[in-house]
Amino acid sequence: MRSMAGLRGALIVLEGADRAGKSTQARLLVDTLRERGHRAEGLRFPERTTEIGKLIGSYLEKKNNIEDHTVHLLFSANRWEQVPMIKEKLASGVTLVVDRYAFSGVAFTSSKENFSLKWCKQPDVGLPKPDLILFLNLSLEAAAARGGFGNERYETNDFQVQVHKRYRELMEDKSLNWKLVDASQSVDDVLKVITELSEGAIEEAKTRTIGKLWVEE
Ligand SMILES: Nc1ncnc2c1ncn2[C@@H]1O[C@H](COP(=O)(O)OP(=O)(O)OP(=O)(O)O)[C@@H](O)[C@H]1O
Ligand SMILES: Cc1cn([C@H]2C[C@H](O)[C@@H](COP(=O)(O)O)O2)c(=O)[nH]c1=O
Repeated sequence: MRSMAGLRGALIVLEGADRAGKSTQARLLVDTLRERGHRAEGLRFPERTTEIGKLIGSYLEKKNNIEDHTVHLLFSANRWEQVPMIKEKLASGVTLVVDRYAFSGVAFTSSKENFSLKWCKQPDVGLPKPDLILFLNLSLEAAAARGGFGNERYETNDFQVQVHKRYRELMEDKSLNWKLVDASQSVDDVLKVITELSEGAIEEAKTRTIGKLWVEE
């Protein structure tokens, strides 16, 4: 996809286990990039306001139960429904900072029994490929010290241990631009690191077309 002005924005994703600081950093990164003159906007998944997103929201709040394969496909559909908007924004030169993406989908579902990484990736194959994936790395102990888990589904120690392992496997994919960030630093120090990495990705994105996730180029 070529941008209308010839210069597209970058797709920057924040990933990591619960309490790693993704939402805090996503918000601050958008503000900082704007202060530095970039056009930047935030986005988060699940996007709980759409019809599909409302179903997912109730599921996470344990107000309904949805069969495991089905909910995995709903999380993916919740991303696909935003793809026209994502492509439009990137093409018009806006950088998108995304709080969770397909990697959360795969890491969380494949932490359930009898779900392979391969099966979990399939519904998201072909999504816009991120220019940069910032993995906020924090131990479970440090995450617990930030207030512990809430009451949503998946917020248990054993499940999060499994999620960490799955992320590690996903990060072995060298066709993606993963950057491991030490999330145990202060909010300001993490922000400094990710701002620098993001500005690099924004520069590189200007000269490249957007790729397709998990599709060989
Ligand atoms: N670098 C940091 N040092 C200390 N506390 C932090 C840091 N970053 C975020 N926090 C605090 O940790 C808590 C979780 O932060 P945040 O909601 O940004 O994480 P998250 O990764 O989006 O979490 P979740 O995935 O569970 O929604 C908040 O109380 C936040 O203020
Ligand atoms: C995108 C996505 C998310 N999840 C899980 C991960 C978290 O437990 C929740 C979202 O919580 P947040 O506080 O709103 O970040 O949903 C998932 O299982 N599959 C996905 O695709």
